[in-house]
Amino acid sequence: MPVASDIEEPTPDADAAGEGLPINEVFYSLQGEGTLAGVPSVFVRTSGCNLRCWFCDSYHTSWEPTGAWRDVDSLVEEIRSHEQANHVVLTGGEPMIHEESVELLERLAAEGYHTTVETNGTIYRDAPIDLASISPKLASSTPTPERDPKGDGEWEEKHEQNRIDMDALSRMVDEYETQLKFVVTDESDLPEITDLVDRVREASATTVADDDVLLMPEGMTREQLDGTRSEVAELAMEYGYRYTPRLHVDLWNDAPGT
Ligand SMILES: C[S@@+](CC[C@H](N)C(=O)[O-])C[C@H]1O[C@@H](n2cnc3c(N)ncnc32)[C@H](O)[C@@H]1O
Ligand SMILES: Nc1nc2[nH]cc(C(=O)O)c2c(=O)[nH]1
Ligand code: SF4
Ligand SMILES: [Mg+2]
Repeated sequence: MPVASDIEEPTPDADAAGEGLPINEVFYSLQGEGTLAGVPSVFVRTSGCNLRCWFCDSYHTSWEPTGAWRDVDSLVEEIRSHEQANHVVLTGGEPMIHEESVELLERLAAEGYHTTVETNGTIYRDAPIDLASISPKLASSTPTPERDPKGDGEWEEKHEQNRIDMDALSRMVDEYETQLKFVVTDESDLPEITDLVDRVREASATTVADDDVLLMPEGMTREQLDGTRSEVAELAMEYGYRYTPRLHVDLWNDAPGT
């Protein structure tokens, strides 16, 4: 499984890498996805990713990583300023490419916060995580030349090679309370999902219940979700998996900081 030394991903201003974490945004919202949908939460979005999904709704953390280096103290202080929140969601980009994510999670655990980490499941780190919200990436996420939002498919091979790491994925499932949250583009994704869930079950010592498997419609705007959510809801019923809305998109569309 990848370890920190294998990770040579660009972060914003990689040459000027500073102390702490490259942060794209910090905001207070309702958790929009998964089993905790609706829970008031502070979101900390790191910049930089080891994958490049063509549909990434956080373009400025993956395809064009931007942000500012922030030390953990200042992040904790800003999180505390949202006095109503007991939940913190660490997301990205891919938060697990950054070693300092562990320190942030340790500080938050010490202060009694519930922490969710939104991750693509390719990098395991030992950290106090209350919910590992893993979104393994399917073949339909690969940035082929026709779907590449930026170039001409330069990331296709690397994305395809790195999108599943069964050791990292099964270790995460064994060590943390997890949900497996798949972005579904259409019904052709389902055979790959059932196969992947079977492989995770074989590789891990933990029971993965069908309702820990979540189908989430692809779409970063309400209009795009209008084209996917009904079909994905029907697929969840057909396969016995859980459906998750994208509540934040339903409520606020693609407004920044939501
Ligand atoms: C931007 S990612 C950051 C965390 C991590 N890199 C990951 O992919 O899980 C946050 C969540 O948004 C999902 N996501 C990204 N773009 C999406 C889209 N166009 N439609 C639906 N979900 C999307 C990801 O699968 C993930 O569950
Ligand atoms: N409200 C809201 N809920 C979310 N859950 C996961 C998100 C993410 O981008 O990781 C997200 C997000 O961007 N906004
Ligand atoms: S893994 Fe997550 S952050 Fe990275 S490109 Fe895919 S959706 Fe975006
Ligand atoms: Mg999001």
